[in-house]
Amino acid sequence: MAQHKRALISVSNKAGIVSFAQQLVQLGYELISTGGTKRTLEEAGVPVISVSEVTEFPEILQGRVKTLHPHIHAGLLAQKTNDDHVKQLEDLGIQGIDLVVVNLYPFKETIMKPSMTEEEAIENIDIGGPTMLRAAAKNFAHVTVVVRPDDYQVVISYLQKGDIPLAYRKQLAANVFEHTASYDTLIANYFAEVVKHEGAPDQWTTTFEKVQTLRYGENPHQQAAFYVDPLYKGVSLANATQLNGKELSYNNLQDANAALSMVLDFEQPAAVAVKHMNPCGVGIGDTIEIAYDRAYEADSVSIFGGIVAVNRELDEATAWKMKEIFLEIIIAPSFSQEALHVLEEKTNLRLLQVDMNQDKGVDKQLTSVRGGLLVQDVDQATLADATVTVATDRKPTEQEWKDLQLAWKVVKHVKSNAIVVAEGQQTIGIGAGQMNRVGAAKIAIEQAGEKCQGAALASDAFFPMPDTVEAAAQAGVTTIIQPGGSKRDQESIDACNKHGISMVFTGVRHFKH
Ligand SMILES: NC(=O)c1ncn([C@@H]2O[C@H](COP(=O)(O)O)[C@@H](O)[C@H]2O)c1NC=O
Repeated sequence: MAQHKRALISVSNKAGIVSFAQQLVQLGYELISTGGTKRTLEEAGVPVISVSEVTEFPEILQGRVKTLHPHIHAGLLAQKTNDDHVKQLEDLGIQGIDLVVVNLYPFKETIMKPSMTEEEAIENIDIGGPTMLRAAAKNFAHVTVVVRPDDYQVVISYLQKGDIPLAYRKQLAANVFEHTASYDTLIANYFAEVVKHEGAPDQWTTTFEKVQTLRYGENPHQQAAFYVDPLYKGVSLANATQLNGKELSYNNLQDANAALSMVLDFEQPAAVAVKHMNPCGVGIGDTIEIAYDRAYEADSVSIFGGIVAVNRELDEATAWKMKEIFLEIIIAPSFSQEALHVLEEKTNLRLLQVDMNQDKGVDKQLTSVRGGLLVQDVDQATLADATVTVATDRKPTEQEWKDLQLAWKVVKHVKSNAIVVAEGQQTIGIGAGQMNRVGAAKIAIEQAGEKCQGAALASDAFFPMPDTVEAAAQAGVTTIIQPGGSKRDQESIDACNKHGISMVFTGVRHFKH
């Protein structure tokens, strides 16, 4: 007598399962199921038999063992075209399984809950589910395996037409291995966090989930997408609410991330304008309007087409000023109703509301290299971590010290070799990404022009020779901050003393390549 085709269904996410199961029954399938899934199907009037009936073994250990049985796994792994396999199943009275529908215990959702206990996390590590999924996926030539509820309808459509093509079964198997690898990665990362791995792990396992397919990458001929770390709970563009404007592009996301990272470094009201991943103007002040005025004045040419981030609510007065120029994106923790009203008229302008009260830290920075990955701690060093010493005869004045602090905060975010000149709580010149330090200094100084008189200069790394001090002195800079540590530091110190410049060493380098 010909046997019914058999489908095993065991799902935690029960969305769509009743309708899928009903259609399988109409197509002549016999359903077998685990406890909760069976109850759901029975309540909906779908005929189903329990896995325990098939295995003649009860579900035990509070569900830790339900489907882990040779009667299930032989049914999943047998090759239907292999006479030996077929005979062994017959001899042992095991029926083959044709279709497997499994999704896993919600491990990610569990560990994301603020009140989660370790016991809950452990109990949500699915063992039987991945075992079935992997067995069926390995045997895709003979078994169809469905892990994503989104695929139910396509599977039914194929079955209604006759059978499921091998190529699609292979695709479903690929989905499974992708899913179980990602699931295990979350578990591995959870444990790494719990046991606090010291140093670099031997394998870097990571998983990211796609939030957006981008129109293109850095250039129109490059494909791109935006993925996020599903466990990251800190401040991120991934959690931003877009209140206005066109879809974000790859370059927008990079620049917005740079602006956001920078503005988070300031406690006082701050405005940061970014172009091509570098700041072009940064201002701080008692209000966001003053901070923005300063960021704008810092470089009123480069800000055109730029991205501005502020770290306080954006008010109406500042919104009017921002509206006057072409900006790609404005990022703020919130927008007043009036500010929103003003800016919404520019339909293309992206407005991103980002909750800046969450954890500001990002631990690791990943950079791809050909065929590999570089992993490092994010540069989170601040002046509080630095050993600040005055290397010159003269100490910075109180005003100079304020500008030095601003310049030092900004220079960390500028591509190396980087020089930042600041005065009056705003940047006035930024030299970014030059192949020699004095070249970066010359660019910054030239941009600052007359304003260099009495200004502060920050350098992301030490001066290999006194030429930058000489250029700064000629322009009127009166105070400098840099890591120190060059063999020829003394020459730079002597040059400062000669010109009456105060110079501070931090002992901390801020290279950014
Ligand atoms: N232990 C087992 O043998 C086992 N077999 C299937 N599961 C999981 O149990 C869940 C379904 O359970 P229920 O049908 O009781 O609601 C599915 O997410 C499935 O992946 C198991 N649970 C976890 O390991």
